[in-house]
Amino acid sequence: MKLTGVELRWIRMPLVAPFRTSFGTQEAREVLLLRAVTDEEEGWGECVAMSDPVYSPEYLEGCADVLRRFFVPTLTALDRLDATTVAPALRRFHGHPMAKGALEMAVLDAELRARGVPLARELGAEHEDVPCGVSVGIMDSIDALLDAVDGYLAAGYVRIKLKIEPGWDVEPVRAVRERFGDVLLQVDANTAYTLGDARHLARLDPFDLLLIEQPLPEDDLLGHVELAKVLATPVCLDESITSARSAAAAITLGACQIVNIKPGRVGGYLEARRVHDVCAAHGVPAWCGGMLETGLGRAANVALAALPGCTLPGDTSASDRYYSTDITEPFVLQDGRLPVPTGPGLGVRPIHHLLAEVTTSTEWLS
Ligand SMILES: CSCC[C@@H](NC(=O)CCC(=O)O)C(=O)O
Ligand SMILES: [Mg+2]
Repeated sequence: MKLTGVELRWIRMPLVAPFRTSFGTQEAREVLLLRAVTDEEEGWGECVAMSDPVYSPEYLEGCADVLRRFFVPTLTALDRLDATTVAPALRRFHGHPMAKGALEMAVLDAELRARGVPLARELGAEHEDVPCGVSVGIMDSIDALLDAVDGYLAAGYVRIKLKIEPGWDVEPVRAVRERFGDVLLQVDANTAYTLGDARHLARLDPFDLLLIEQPLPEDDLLGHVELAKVLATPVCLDESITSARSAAAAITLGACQIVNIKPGRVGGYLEARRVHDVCAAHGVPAWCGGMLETGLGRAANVALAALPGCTLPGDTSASDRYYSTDITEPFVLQDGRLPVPTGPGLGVRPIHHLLAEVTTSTEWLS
């Protein structure tokens, strides 16, 4: 294929309810979408960077800038490309995995549409639907938390993930355990603790959690190694895992026993597949994480979650977990599961008038 150019499209999606984590509260999701135009097909990519660099160093306008000045011109200068040539072509540029991943995703969608191949098949998915977990934010009260969890369980979610931070950890977990019994339950700290909190975090051990996600800063691998020695609860890494190589290092060091795979964080779906393969080779359970994606990224994440090594329910929630109206056909939970898209490429496309309603600006890059 020949890449003619890329349309950047900024959209703003109001959340159905504020989503609070240890690094802040979101009321709406600003999203940067990419539409890759090639001589054969068009493809869509979703950049999962947040508006501010509070989850990882990337942020929306930084992604737009690096795409505008470096990444898109590098690819449009190529006579031919396909998805597997994107990462090598951009390798001389350090970092920016979310911007790179969004561009690769758009090229991959165009390529697979031209070939008539679903993303799930390209990645090696083995399931036609996937069990879905849900991420539950930090709430103003235990009662509010229990109401939220009750609603998600009633909706069919098979696993509950609670966001935690110092001052909101043991008590919410205890309350959910006491109210809802042996529901599959895990927590996510988004780097909010230090190794000095080890004894406090060990107070979560009696609650039989599936995992504790990213308790320490993303660059503190050795801290996670020491923490994993004193916790009974398995340690799962998210922000620390930036590539297949970093997954291999974290696993080999003993910094994690489970891996949250997020395609945007590792530079795209092809690298996410390699992270999956590293985990499978080490016998380490993996699951697909989420970044509040629209139906475009959600479609791709559900395909990833259908890989054989994704043995734990992912943060692949229904569209209405975050949005009253998605920009694609909504993903609707069926008995706690989502169907893997079967159409070519992502298998979904934005619905024009819905996309127009949330679009705040567009820019053509070539
Ligand atoms: C704004 S929070 C985004 C990162 C967070 N993601 C989730 O909690 C799941 C979000 C989702 O359901 O898409 C994580 O650290 O795992
Ligand atoms: Mg996380």
